[in-house]
Amino acid sequence: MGKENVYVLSLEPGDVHEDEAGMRLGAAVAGPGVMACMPKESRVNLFADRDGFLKINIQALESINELPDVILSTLPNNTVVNKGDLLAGTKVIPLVVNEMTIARAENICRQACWILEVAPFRSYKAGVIITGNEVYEKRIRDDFGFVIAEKVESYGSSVMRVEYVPDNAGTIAEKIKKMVRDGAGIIFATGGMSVDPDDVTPNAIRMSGAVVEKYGAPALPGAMLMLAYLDDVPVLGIPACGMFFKITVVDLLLPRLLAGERITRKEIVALAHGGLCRMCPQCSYPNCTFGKGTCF
Ligand SMILES: Nc1nc2c(c(=O)[nH]1)N[C@H]1C(S)=C(S)[C@@H](COP(=O)(O)OP(=O)(O)OC[C@H]3O[C@@H](n4cnc5c(N)ncnc54)[C@H](O)[C@@H]3O)O[C@H]1N2
Ligand code: MOO
Repeated sequence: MGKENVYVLSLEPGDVHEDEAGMRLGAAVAGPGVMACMPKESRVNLFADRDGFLKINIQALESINELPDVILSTLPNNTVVNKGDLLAGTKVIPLVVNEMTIARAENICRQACWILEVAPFRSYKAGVIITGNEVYEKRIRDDFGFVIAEKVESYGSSVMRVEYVPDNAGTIAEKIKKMVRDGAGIIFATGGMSVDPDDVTPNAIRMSGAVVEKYGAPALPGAMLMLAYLDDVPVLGIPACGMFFKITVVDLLLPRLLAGERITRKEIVALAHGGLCRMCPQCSYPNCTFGKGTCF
């Protein structure tokens, strides 16, 4: 209603209608765990076909968007998603596009293997080492263990064992080694990450033989975090803020680790852009800017 004219489209050779173009783009960009819907005015939405962790090939995404007449717009890389979540939308700008443009987009996708993937979480057995004389001697109750367990379990992994250890680097190091021998796929050592003489956890992690990827993460809260690897097993030193704050750097790294990604020093450095939590009175994470600036 309100329109005065009806137009009839006649396609020239080499033209692709917007809906067909949208469908071809949707099919091309969808990787494992991603499904494309039918086009509406050329827009094809892409949804998660399983729970998991959204990976975007950002270079290929940009190459697609460099092409004339097509766009592909996504959620940020590394977003935790549930089956059925909207991940991305693609469409063409004019009513018809050149076949060559769509073929080039398809070629970019073929070379990249995929633009969007929902990586499934793996099922790890986590070892948790709660450090601190005050907890070990039961002068205060442990409030850290269940925080870690809750986060780990929310991604489908489980806590294999919780050990309470005094502030002794040698003892903590031995517990780390023993947990790896016993099959832990990821280890958390909590507390003792700061600057007091009894903050021995970073040293303990080194003493275990784990190779430190980074001590000090450019994310707040979470600056005193350490990530190390003992063989292939990630060992995280988690500062006390990991217990006091609902969301910290742990929430940025944990889903990636539990999806089986090896996180490098460079990727931790890249957390800096967007790594500042706004500390909103009502936390809306992950629907906020925390952790959204990184390009990895
Ligand atoms: N002079 C400085 N002080 C602090 C710095 C700094 O750079 N210079 N950094 C601050 C930041 S940032 C953080 S985060 C915390 C890191 O603290 P730690 O990881 O060393 O934590 P602790 O000293 O071991 O404990 C702090 C506090 O929390 C209680 N705690 C620890 N573990 C448990 C547990 N399992 N259950 C219950 N309560 C626990 C502990 O008793 C202490 O009261 O350092 C800042 N300080
Ligand atoms: O490691 Mo503290 O992280 O910045 O609150």
